[in-house]
Amino acid sequence: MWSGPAAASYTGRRSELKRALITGITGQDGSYLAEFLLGKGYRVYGLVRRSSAGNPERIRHLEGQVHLLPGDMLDQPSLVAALDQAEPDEVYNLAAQSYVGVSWQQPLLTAQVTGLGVTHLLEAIRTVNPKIRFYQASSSEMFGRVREIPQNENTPFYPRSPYGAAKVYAHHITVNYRESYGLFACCGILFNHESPRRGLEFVTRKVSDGVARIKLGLAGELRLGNLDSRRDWGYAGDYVEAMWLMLQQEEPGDYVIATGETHPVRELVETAFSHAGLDWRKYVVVDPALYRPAEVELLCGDYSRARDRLGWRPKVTFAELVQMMVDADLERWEKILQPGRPVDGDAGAALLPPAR
Ligand SMILES: Nc1nc2c(ncn2[C@@H]2O[C@H](COP(=O)(O)OP(=O)(O)O[C@H]3O[C@H](CO)[C@@H](O)[C@H](O)[C@@H]3O)[C@@H](O)[C@H]2O)c(=O)[nH]1
Repeated sequence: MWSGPAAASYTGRRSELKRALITGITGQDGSYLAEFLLGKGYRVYGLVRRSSAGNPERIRHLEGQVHLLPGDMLDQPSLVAALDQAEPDEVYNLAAQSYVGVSWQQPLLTAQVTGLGVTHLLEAIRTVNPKIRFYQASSSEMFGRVREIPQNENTPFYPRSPYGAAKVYAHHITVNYRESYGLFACCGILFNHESPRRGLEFVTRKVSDGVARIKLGLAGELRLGNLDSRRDWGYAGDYVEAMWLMLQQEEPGDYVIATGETHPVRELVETAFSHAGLDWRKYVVVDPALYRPAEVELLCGDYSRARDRLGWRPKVTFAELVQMMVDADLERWEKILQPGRPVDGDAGAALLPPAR
């Protein structure tokens, strides 16, 4: 196991702790990473868009511990200002339009934020302080139509969505800035990673939330798309440690972070329903409208480079992950249903057509 600095690591600054800036801090990964870095003694800054400032649920419990700065991946001056203010040693870019299904509906926004936004940030780092260590959230969606199983850092990319294409651009531009300017820039090619903090639109959380609502009599069915696609699902809490480890190495590099197991969506569904004592066949409706225009059929990651060089390995198993998510959603709905508490439905989302 790699033994990096266990607790707070000091920089050249007088009596100051290491500092990190996280973009996308209000998302699932941002919230886990912020907790992780605080635990290591970092001073943690988060870049927040005006619109997500109104959605701080995942980091509400860290209020007073993380320092939020206004900014937007599309607005380079705001990135420069955030870097000037935070003076980070490390920047973790977790900001993105991260929902694959939506990327067909908003292909240009996805390209701008998920793709070009990374160049804005790299340019800002290059001009403000090229010594900053940079982590880019690359994605297994870049592999797309895979021709090799499992996929590793040398597997060719063949993206199957506007999101995947934007991530390929972001990955290559990060590698290019490392090679052109000598930036300490790393790409973590993360396979699907989930948790009770996952957004409700992603399939794991849609399923765990659906199971909880059916179990508690709040819903009678769950509509899903393609049950045959296979994913390599890990626990987000495990994966943020790998992000940090990448930036503690002597040399920058790119790493696949995965579990090495692949499961069909159907197995996810079966596992989640049976954990709640339900037969999924009675409740799941396959809706062709939820199929994607192009699908990534199979993802399975080979994380041996991360294991050998970073000493990283996943801890939570697939079954433990699914059970953790179902239990968390059952608990959440039971709390919501307590007498006297209004049900906090998402009225805005209900007006939109179902997401695929
Ligand atoms: N979201 C969703 N997916 C469904 C549904 N029914 C079937 N699926 C299938 O479930 C699979 C997983 O979909 P998502 O959970 O939306 O995740 P993703 O497309 O694999 O993308 C996630 O993982 C990437 C890493 O590989 C991330 O980069 C990306 O941001 C996202 O987190 C896809 O094959 C999708 O077609 C449904 O109702 N909703």
